[in-house]
Amino acid sequence: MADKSACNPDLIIAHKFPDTTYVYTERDVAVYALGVGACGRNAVDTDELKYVYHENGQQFIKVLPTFSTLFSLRGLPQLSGVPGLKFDKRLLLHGQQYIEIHKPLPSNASLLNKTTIAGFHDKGKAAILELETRSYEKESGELLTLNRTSVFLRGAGGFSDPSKPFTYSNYPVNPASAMKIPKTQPSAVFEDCTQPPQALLYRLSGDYNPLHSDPMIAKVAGFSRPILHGLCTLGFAVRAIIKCICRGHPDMVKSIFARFLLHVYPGEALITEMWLEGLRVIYQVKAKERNRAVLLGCIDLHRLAASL
Ligand SMILES: CCCCCCC[C@@H](O)CC(=O)SCCNC(=O)CCNC(=O)[C@H](O)C(C)(C)COP(=O)(O)OP(=O)(O)OC[C@H]1O[C@@H](n2cnc3c(N)ncnc32)[C@H](O)[C@@H]1OP(=O)(O)O
Repeated sequence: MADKSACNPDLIIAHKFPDTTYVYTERDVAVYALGVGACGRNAVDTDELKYVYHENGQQFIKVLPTFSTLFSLRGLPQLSGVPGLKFDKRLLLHGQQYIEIHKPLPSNASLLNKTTIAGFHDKGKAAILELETRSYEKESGELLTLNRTSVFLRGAGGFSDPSKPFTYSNYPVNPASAMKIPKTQPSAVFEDCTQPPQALLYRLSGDYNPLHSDPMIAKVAGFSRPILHGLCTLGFAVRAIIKCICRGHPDMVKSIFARFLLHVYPGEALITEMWLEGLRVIYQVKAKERNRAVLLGCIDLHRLAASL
C-alpha cells in the first residue's frame, strides 16, 4: 500500500493552479526598494533615490527588476493545497530563483498570473518543487515577467526508488549546473550592510513566512535566530550590480538567475563580487562576518552601459 505520509509525484505534477491577480502601486514599489536596502547608506544617493522618490520631477518612480519576484510570491496559492505534496512548511527554504523581464516594469500595474508546476525532484533528504509564474498586464494582455521559484523542502524527499530517484522538469537546463565563479579578479565589488530589522521591513512586501520574524519558528528550522528572506539578499545583490555595472539603469536587466547557498542573518554585511563577461554578469555574494558564500548567480543584460 502507498505511504500516505510520502509525496505522490504523479498527483503533484498533474496539479493545476487557478489564475490569480496582482495589483501594485508606486507605494509598493518604494516599500520594496527600501526593503532591499535602497538608500540605506545614503538617503540622497543619486543612483537610488529614483526607486523611492520622484527625483528631479521624474513622472514615475523607477522599479528594480527584482520587484517582479513579488508577483509570483503573493499570488502563489498555498502550497499546502497541492494534492500529494507532503512537507513541513517550517523546514521549507528558498533554493533558486529565475526571472525574465519581458518589458520595462511599470511603476503601477494590474496583472494576471498563470502558475504551473515546472519541476519536482526527489533528492533523498529533501524534495525540490519548482513553480513557474507568467505575469501578464491585464490591460494589454502582454507578458511582463516570468518567475521560476525552486523551493527546497527539507525532510520531504525519499518518496521514490533511491536507485532511480524521481525527477521531472518542463524546461531544458537548470542554469546552476553551468555556474562557475571565474578565477580572475572581479570587474567590481560592492559592500553593503543589511540592518538588524531588515527582514521585518522586507516582509511588508508580502512574504510573511515566520521563519524571518519568529525566533521559535527559526529555532525549529535549525537557525539561531530569524534569517533573511532569500529574495531580500537577491534584491541587495541585483541593486549592487545595477549600480556598478549598469550605471544605475535598472531597465538594462533582461534575466536573473540565483541559487541560495547559505542563510543570511539580518544585520550581516554583504559583499557582492561581479564579473562582466560579454552581456552576462556572473556574481557571488558573501556574508562578510562569516566569510561564506551565500548566493551565486548570473544576470543577462540587454546592452552595456555607455560609460563602460
Ligand atoms: C509558494 C512558496 C514560495 C516560497 C518562496 C520562499 C519563501 C521564503 O520565505 C523562504 C526563504 O527565503 S528561506 C531563505 C533563503 N534560502 C536559504 O537560506 C537557503 C540557503 N541554502 C542552503 O541552506 C542549502 O543550500 C540547502 C539546505 C538548500 C541545500 O544544502 P544541502 O542540504 O547541503 O544540499 P546538497 O547536499 O548540497 O545538495 C543536495 C541536492 O540538492 C541540490 N541543491 C542544493 N542546494 C540547492 C539549492 N539552493 N537550490 C536547488 N537545489 C539545490 C543539489 O544540486 C543536490 O542535487 P544533486 O545531488 O542532484 O546535484
